[in-house]
Amino acid sequence: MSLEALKREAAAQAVALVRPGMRLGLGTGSTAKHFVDLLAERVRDGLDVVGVPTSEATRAQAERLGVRLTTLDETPELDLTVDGADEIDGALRLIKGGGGAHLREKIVASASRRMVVIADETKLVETLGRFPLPIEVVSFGLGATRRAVEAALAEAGCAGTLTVRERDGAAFRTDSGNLILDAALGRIPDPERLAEGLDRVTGVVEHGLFIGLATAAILATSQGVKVLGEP
Ligand SMILES: O=C[C@H](O)[C@H](O)[C@H](O)COP(=O)(O)O
Repeated sequence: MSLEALKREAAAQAVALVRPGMRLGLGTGSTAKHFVDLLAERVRDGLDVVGVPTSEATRAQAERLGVRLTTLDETPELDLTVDGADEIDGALRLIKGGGGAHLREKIVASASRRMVVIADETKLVETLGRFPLPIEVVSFGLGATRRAVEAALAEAGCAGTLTVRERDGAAFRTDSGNLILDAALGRIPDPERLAEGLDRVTGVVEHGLFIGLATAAILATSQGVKVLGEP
């Protein structure tokens, strides 16, 4: 099975969790895109749900496919968020933000009773950190914020380099207009400690460590679907 087929399989399993009337968080990325596609098929068949998109890309996709949307201002509590991840460990801790959407994704997941992660098997790791950790920062004071982030990394026992994310030769801007520092760390020995340290840095808007948010992960493998937690 191709990676794309595995992602679609995980998405299909998550769509089966959706019940009429649910208020959904709609994730971002190539795996979440399959979920929105498959959800839209059920909506066309008469399923009544409403969704909060976690990015402008997901908003555009959902609108195009006719999935009814709302905001967290109108609907501050959600039943279920389904989203992808860049890495998942056995304790359901995640790295997210490969597409730069982790700020809105974290807000939406935090407003949701359940967060189910969908992914292909390559995303499951023993130790988080092989995927560079995205850290969203405001552009004002970048040099000083960067130094404070470096200190937080060192305090949490992490070593590595920070790179300002670029796209098409220019600094990448998130949907909220901020920059991303990608921290190539190799391994994160204590994700909780690192998350707490980064939370304390003024200038950091949000980092891609999701801890205590995912309630389950649906991982599609070539041997079938593996579920972590309670979907
Ligand atoms: O910012 C992007 C999101 O956190 C994505 O959910 C994450 O990068 C996984 O994306 P994909 O399903 O494309 O691997």
